[in-house]
Amino acid sequence: MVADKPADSVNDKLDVLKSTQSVIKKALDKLGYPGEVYELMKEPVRMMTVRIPVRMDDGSIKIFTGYRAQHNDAVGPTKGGVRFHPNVSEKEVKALSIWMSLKAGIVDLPYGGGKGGIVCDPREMSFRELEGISRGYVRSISQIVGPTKDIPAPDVFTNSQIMAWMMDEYSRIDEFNNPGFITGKPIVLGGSHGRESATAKGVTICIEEACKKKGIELKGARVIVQGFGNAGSFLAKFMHDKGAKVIGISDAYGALHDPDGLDIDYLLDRRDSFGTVTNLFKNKITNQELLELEGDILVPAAIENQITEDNAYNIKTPIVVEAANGPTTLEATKILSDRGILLVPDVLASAGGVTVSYFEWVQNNQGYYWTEEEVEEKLYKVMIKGFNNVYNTAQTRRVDMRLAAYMVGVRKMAEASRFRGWV
Ligand SMILES: NC(=O)C1=CN([C@@H]2O[C@H](COP(=O)(O)OP(=O)(O)OC[C@H]3O[C@@H](n4cnc5c(N)ncnc54)[C@H](O)[C@@H]3O)[C@@H](O)[C@H]2O)C=CC1
Ligand SMILES: O=C(O)CCC(=O)C(=O)O
Repeated sequence: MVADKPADSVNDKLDVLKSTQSVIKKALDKLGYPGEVYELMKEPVRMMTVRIPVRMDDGSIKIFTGYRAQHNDAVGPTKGGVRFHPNVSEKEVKALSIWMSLKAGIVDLPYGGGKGGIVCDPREMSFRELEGISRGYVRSISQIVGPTKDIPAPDVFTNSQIMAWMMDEYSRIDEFNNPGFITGKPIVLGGSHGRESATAKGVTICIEEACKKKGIELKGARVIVQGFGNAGSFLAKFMHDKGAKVIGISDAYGALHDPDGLDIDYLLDRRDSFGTVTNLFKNKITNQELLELEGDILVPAAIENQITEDNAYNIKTPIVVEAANGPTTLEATKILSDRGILLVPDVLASAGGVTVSYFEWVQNNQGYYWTEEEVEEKLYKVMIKGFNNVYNTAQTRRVDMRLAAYMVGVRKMAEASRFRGWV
């Protein structure tokens, strides 16, 4: 029995749903909510598993598994991205939907959290097959989604083209042109200016604020970014344009390092639509080596469980800002906090994406569209307010930034659930 224990506890530490539940519990306890509020919030209120048949290019039919989780719809419709990735699982989608609820609470949007995913590898699928799986997913979940129920958006390995197919499929089912069904669309289909770069813009604002708190000048600071997709590549560009030195970037196949600063414009020009660029270079380091580089700001912008208790002592930057969802385990969060590293958690740092998605939905609903400057100005105000709320909560309640973010994030949803008489 004793021999089994370490293996279980290792798995538990990487179980994103379990670890999220444990922080939600702590946050609700700190805020004084009774146990039934946690019972409601520890799982999504609705979870749908679907099987999606797709005719492949070779004529065969392949069945894919997909999920849509709706965490809590007390505040308003649920909202969150759809991920296409071979490692998508029911537990991951549930955790991602909880994180969306927390983000909506932190930046005060009239939403609860939702999230979806399909177990597939879009890097190995043709354009035609991708269209088939995207449309099939929408047909399968159409009864529980919609502009006033649950509004999808892009996430890992999905993009504006996939959102366009999904919107078109929903509009056919609904017999109505319905741009507010989904966000992250191409501009010509009702997408918002600034959505594509919104996640990275929000992360940039958090980095600027974190630098002020740590007394670090962003100009000239050494920045390391893991992941070179939507979040990571725009972020590298914004950092470069602000005069920081981006000394490391990575994708799923390796990492590039140059202590004098990488040529970000060149890398952006050469990356493919899945955020892959390191395959063009011979001189590479690993993703683990990248995370342990000497620098000032580290931004994990790829996948979960990258900073764990195995490497947290080796992180050499005074600031870590999580653009990805769930990149740091709870044990690593404690190690980083104890070491005095300022960790800006995912549910705050990456909330710029859903904020501009909300702006897109508002513009679709009113049929009146804003300029990029208007979007940026509004995003800035929302992110600064969210950052200050979380930072001040961490200071006054003497808790780490992650627990503070959860405390800020759960409150509105808990209150709304109580007013509705659910708990
Ligand atoms: N796109 C968005 O608006 C938002 C994204 N996020 C989060 O940001 C993270 C990245 O998402 P996107 O940039 O949208 O995805 P993306 O699909 O555009 O890019 C993903 C990047 O991560 C890399 N990657 C994949 N597996 C990896 C691995 N095992 N090790 C290292 N790198 C790996 C890919 O090569 C690619 O460069 C995810 O955690 C996502 O949930 C959070 C908020 C909003
Ligand atoms: O834009 C959205 O609605 C959701 C973005 C998302 O999936 C995320 O923040 O993780």
